[in-house]
Amino acid sequence: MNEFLIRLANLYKKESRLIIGLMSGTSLDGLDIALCKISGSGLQTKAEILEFETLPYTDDFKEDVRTVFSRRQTDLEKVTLLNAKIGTLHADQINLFLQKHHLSKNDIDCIASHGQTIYHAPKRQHQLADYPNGTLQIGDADHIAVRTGIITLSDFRQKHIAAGGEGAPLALYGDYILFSSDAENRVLLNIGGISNFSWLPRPASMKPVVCTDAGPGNTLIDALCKMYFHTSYDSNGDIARSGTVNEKLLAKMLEHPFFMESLPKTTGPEVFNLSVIDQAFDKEELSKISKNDLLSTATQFTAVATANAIKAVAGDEPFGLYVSGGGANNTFLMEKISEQLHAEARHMDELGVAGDAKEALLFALLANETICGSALQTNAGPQVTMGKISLPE
Ligand SMILES: Nc1ncnc2c1ncn2[C@@H]1O[C@H](COP(=O)(O)OP(=O)(O)OP(=O)(O)O)[C@@H](O)[C@H]1O
Ligand SMILES: CC(=O)N[C@H]1[C@@H]2OC[C@@H](O2)[C@@H](O)[C@@H]1O[C@H](C)C(=O)O
Repeated sequence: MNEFLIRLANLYKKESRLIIGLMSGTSLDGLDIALCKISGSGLQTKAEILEFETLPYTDDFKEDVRTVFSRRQTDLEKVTLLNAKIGTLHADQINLFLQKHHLSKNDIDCIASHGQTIYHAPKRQHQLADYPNGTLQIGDADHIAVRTGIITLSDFRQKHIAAGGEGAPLALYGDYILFSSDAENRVLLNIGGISNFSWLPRPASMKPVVCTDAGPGNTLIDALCKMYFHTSYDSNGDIARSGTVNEKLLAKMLEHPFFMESLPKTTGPEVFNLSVIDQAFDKEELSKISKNDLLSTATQFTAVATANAIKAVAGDEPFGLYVSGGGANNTFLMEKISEQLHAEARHMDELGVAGDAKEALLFALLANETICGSALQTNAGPQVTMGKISLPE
């Protein structure tokens, strides 16, 4: 019998498992690699991040991926080639990571690979009656398994869709396991390219957990930075802080149909890109707004949209607000979100998990559930095991 099948079948018996979680998000900034030590499963899960790194992508690689990323029309040959190329690149980065940390492939129980989302199309968005929710992550895991010699789980989102979800946000499961608290209601907010949050009411309240995308995270901010300021992001929010919000443009942007949809819901850069600004104001009106004011308005747009979605779920209940993702470093954005919610935005690190590593950890947790044969029991979202399994041989 294939030795990896035997190993896979026995993994659930181990006291703890070493799982490498991989996340490559919508900001396309790099590959997050988290080496996680996980024991137990379900609500008995204990997880620790032993090592974490973000390996930045080269500019050439980013440009290459952008030729297909969130584009309705694209070169299908490029998609096909990138599927294999991203798989091999991620595998090579894991091999380097292992070397650097003096680990061998035999030390690792499995890899949990998110892949690179290149298109996200929930039904609400595509509105084609005969088609289901759809999402596509590439970076084939057979390449990862074969090149690293490690069992690899991947493509977690399809099962979620098959079981009635939109394929996202999957943060629900990990957030619920790790961060539910008897002491306080919690909002776990992640601000990457897109912002999403989990509402975790105190279990004693018996209220349902909710996990949803809120709308834009850094997508518009980053796009404006690239277009007008020759930088890939607004470090600490300094540029936005130097401008003034254009209230009329902001109000128009907030009329976007996504905000009228009921929760939970998902979105992506297919929707939240610079077209949101172009649709809100015509060229002449836009030409009167300074670049700094435009960035300030886009930052406030992110803050208000995110806060509105949280308010819609939390109502008048008090809660602890814990923020992760690259946007947590944008101090101006954090101030604006705190202002909107009348709640202090704390860094997720306060809960003992490095915020930058959270999403990579989430996928390691999903793989751990699948290996242990359990489907997470939350009171929201499909309750299914997720992830396809690739064997090295
Ligand atoms: N010091 C900083 N100041 C301001 N913004 C920052 C800073 N560091 C990172 N960011 C922002 O965070 C973004 C990256 O965030 P992150 O890595 O969480 O996104 P992602 O995982 O790719 O996205 P998603 O969660 O939507 O898939 C950058 O593109 C940038 O906009
Ligand atoms: C389709 C897709 O890749 N969605 C991402 C994206 O990035 C943030 C937000 O949009 C979230 O819904 C999701 O990722 C996180 C990890 C999730 O599934 O929870």
